[in-house]
Amino acid sequence: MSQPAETPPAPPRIDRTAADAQQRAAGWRMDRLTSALVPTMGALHEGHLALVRAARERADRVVVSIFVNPTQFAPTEDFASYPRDHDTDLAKLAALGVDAVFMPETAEVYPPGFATTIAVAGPGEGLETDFRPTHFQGVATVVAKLLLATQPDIAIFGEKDYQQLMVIRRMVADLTIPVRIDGFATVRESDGLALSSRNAYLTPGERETAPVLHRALQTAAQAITTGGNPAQALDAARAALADAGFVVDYVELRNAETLDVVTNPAAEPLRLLAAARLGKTRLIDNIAV
Ligand SMILES: Nc1ncnc2c1ncn2[C@@H]1O[C@H](COP(=O)(O)OP(=O)(O)OP(=O)(O)O)[C@@H](O)[C@H]1O
Ligand SMILES: CC(C)(CO)[C@@H](O)C(=O)[O-]
Ligand code: BAL
Repeated sequence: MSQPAETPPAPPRIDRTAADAQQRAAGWRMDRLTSALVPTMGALHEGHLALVRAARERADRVVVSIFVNPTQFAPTEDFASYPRDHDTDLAKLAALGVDAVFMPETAEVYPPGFATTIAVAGPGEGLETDFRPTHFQGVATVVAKLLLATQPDIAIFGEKDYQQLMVIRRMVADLTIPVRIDGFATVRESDGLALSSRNAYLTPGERETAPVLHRALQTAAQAITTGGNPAQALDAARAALADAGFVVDYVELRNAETLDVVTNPAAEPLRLLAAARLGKTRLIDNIAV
């Protein structure tokens, strides 16, 4: 006998204004339902979908935000060409049973006269900031706005953007925003390349080279954990990347919790972080040591 067809999940509710998202959040609160937010810039891939599945397990309701945030891009960066495919994104989210999507226009997030910026020092200094000086100000400001609009109990961020995760944790603690921030392990291709919307920019030849970034970090981590000199391990990773054709922005060893420069590698939690460019594509990656 044939099984009755499963009813597909209802399409998510779409909110385009903060007021609508806040009204939806108030309804869930009245019904004593917890919610988890997954903030994204769209062009959704399996990394994002893993975050959404984790959100599903951790709360009664799941909300995803899709907003390509202009203030985190420098004028020379790829804001205009950043991949956008809302129909495909919404179909993927509907298939996962996402309850609500917050998809504001730029003018809703940044109305005329907008004049507030959140700047996070500490983990927001150095590494990415040396190459994208205003990036985390844009990220922190928009994430604060996304949290205020969607009002989740939990927000989930990928460890692929490790410094971003630390910046958000710091901001939420400092501003006493009532939300739990969860990190989620980096989802990788079978050859180790971290999934990223920007991987779509890689030419076939660059795509073959790209996993060298993760391999260089693994080799350096292995050298450090087996008692090798950290400075030499970092130099070797930089050289391996340059040999493969990358232009290296940084390969650094940092305290995994504060992102401070490491003073006592034997006694601190360690994280290796790197950013490097292949042609016009800038890749970032990081691993625990
Ligand atoms: N491979 C991945 N594994 C785990 N989380 C990820 C991965 N890629 C992205 N994320 C997370 O998804 C969220 C949204 O990221 P975003 O929309 O910027 O995607 P992205 O692929 O990182 O894009 P970009 O190419 O701009 O870095 C962030 O919390 C990010 O860390
Ligand atoms: C957190 C975020 C959605 C803020 O625009 C973005 O930086 C991202 O996608 O990682
Ligand atoms: N995933 C971080 C978004 C950015 O690079 O702007």
